[in-house]
Amino acid sequence: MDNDLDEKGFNVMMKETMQLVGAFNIGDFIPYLRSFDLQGLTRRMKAVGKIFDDFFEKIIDEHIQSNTKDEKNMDFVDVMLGLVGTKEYEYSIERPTIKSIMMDMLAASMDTSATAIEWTISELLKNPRVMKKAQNELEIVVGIKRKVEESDLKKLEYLDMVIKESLRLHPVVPLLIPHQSVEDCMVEDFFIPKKSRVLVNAWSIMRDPNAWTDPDKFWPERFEGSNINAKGGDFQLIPFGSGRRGCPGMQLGLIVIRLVVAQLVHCFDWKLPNHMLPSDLDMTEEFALTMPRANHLIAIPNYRLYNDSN
Ligand code: HEM
Repeated sequence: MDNDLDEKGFNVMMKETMQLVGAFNIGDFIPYLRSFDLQGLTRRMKAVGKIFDDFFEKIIDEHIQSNTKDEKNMDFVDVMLGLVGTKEYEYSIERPTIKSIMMDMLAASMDTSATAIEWTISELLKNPRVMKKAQNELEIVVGIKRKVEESDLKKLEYLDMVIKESLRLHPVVPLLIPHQSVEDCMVEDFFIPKKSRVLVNAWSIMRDPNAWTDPDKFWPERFEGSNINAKGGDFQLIPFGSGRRGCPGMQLGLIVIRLVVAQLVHCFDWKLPNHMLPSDLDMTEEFALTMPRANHLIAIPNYRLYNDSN
């Protein structure tokens, strides 16, 4: 349940986490100020850390008590618990490892995918022409008598372009995750000393007018006949980062976004509330480690698939 994590609810806690992780912390840059915690960030981080830790402890305890052995009914936590103490891997899996992976699954996987889906639907509502074209493609590929399934995704080329375009304009992790150079190196004319903290501004790269025509325009057709994909090999489109520390959940993330967006636009026609015009839809971003909408999207669905009562 939403309030199992904390009475404030899952979303509020996740937002607080993303803001804290993305905040500019003076102590990171002037280390002797760190212990004073002038901005109160460490205090807030410890409080959030404890809430998540208690929650994960409770989940692990519940799983140990239920002691599921039947493979069919085992969930993610059961599988990880089954690996505790085994010598199957070169590294050992213990309770803190399980808690960290659970945190990854909540923050790195669920929140990111949900943010990307909300931005894509927002862009589709703001651009009714694109929405119609995506719905037409779904009607041709899937029809209106059944729901779209994962196996349909590879045939939905326009949808793929829509999602690439949405990730380009609204990168979920706008500055990626801070990296650190392991050795001295040169990048073009710049000398980067060993142990420098490197921030990659993916947001600005993906709106760079030298790389993109009309960079601020939502225009999925720009990918027509182009080989550019979002998987890290084309540096002008890096919503998942690139290289060894690029996002390991990219494939899962892409499938989830494609499938959920496809189902939402295939099953429903959408309109904005209070006769709002698409051009009036507020697209303000909120900056933290991730970049969600400042205000959640509110839209009204109307079921559009065929059913017997139609
Ligand atoms: C829309 C979905 C997603 C987006 C846009 C996204 C984006 C990113 C980005 C930009 C990074 C940083 C890469 C870098 O700094 O070079 C990252 C890292 C990471 N992502 Fe994702 N991600 C998504 C979904 C997922 C999913 C589904 C999972 C797990 C199942 C996941 C797990 C991770 C992890 C563990 C890291 C840290 C990797 C490391 O530090 O080596 N992500 N993600």
